[in-house]
Amino acid sequence: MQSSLWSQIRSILPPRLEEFPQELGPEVDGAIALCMKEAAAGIYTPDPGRCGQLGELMMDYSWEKLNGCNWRDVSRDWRTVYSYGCLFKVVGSCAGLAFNKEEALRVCDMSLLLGAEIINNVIGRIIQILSDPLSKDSVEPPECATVPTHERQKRQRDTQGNESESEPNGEIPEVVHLPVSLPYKIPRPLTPVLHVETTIPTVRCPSLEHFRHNYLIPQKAVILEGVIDHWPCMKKWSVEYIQKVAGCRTVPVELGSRYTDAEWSQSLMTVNEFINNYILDQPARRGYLAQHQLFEQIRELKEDIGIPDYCCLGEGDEDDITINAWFGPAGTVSPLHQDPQQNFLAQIVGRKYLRLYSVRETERLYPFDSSLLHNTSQVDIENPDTDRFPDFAQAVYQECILRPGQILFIPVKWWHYVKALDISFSVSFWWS
Ligand SMILES: O=C(O)CCC(=O)C(=O)O
Ligand SMILES: [Fe+2]
Repeated sequence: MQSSLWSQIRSILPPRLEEFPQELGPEVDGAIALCMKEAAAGIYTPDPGRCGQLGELMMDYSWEKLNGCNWRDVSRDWRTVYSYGCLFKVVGSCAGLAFNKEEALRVCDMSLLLGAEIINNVIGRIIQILSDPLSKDSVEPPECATVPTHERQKRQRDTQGNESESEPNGEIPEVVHLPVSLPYKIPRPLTPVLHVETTIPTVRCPSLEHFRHNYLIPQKAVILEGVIDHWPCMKKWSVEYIQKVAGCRTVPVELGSRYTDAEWSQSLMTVNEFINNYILDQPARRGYLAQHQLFEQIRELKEDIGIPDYCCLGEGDEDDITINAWFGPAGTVSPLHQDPQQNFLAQIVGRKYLRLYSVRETERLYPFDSSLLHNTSQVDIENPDTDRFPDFAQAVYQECILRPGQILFIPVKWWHYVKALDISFSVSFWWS
């Protein structure tokens, strides 16, 4: 038995069986509810090993429910079962001789990605224990906690477009600020040439009032400079650093050139697998750790970023801001789409090309009809089909190459197309 680890985990569980939650919700079958009761009781016996088998059974059974329908229709009750299954599996494994900390972390991440919160974020707290470098049983080098996937991922689980996959434009022999000391193997997209008339303006450290008056109220796009230079990520983040801090954590990765492609899919893998197979290696399919609330999952990374002061101009609380990570190789593409909140897209590593269309141009951008993709344009802006989308050429746009240290303000519902020109890490802040 991993006694020190077990005693730490035991200390964050309810102290007595009577205090352990017993209800799983009305949708859950009686047999699974019994399983839950038996597993919970096991925790309070001298040998909690049996919890592991029961937990695995609960995970397997609820897995079918989680994957049997559209994600948005999955019941919270079954997500709760899945999380209890994960909890029992981890608890049981702590009692076993063949305890594997990476596997326990993987199970915890699965709970955070697919399950529901249970017992006051007990899974997040177990991750902290497992990740504590001072913990006697800890492995090198992992870290800590998560939250569910977002709309882009959920909507894509059930929707596939029908365009074929297209590769980026080619290579340019240009020196870039690479965050890794490895030969650059991934084909680089061409750096677009921007026109003065369409280039998004840049302002340096505007006052809150200046930003509010000139950009927020009139809803105008702008690049802000000098406002995130002091964030630790600006100096610290590199591929090696992300590997060190987050390597063994499980994350969702989008596979395929763009989410409107037929071949597009998603996969869960560790950050190490993602980096080795999709960033450092040259894969047949592009991988993108996109729109993931990584900072809810990995506390150490959250300490490296801040929240742009200008978010206080919104009506919501700081807790209402959705912070997403976007980490991938050169050439990742987010097709032209709009989001329902204001956005500060902060560029930390590498460069990105962005094309923006105001919400007034919506009719010329031909959004998909389906409710799942209504916020996505049917037009491939790098290769527009002028027969199908004749008015697209008249749509007025602005564009920029966003560089490390810059933040782009994308007004609510403004259409944006994003292509990474280098290995890139961006952080978006959706706020209202
Ligand atoms: O960086 C990207 O690929 C897309 C970012 C985006 O769409 C957003 O922040 O809303
Ligand atoms: Fe977006």
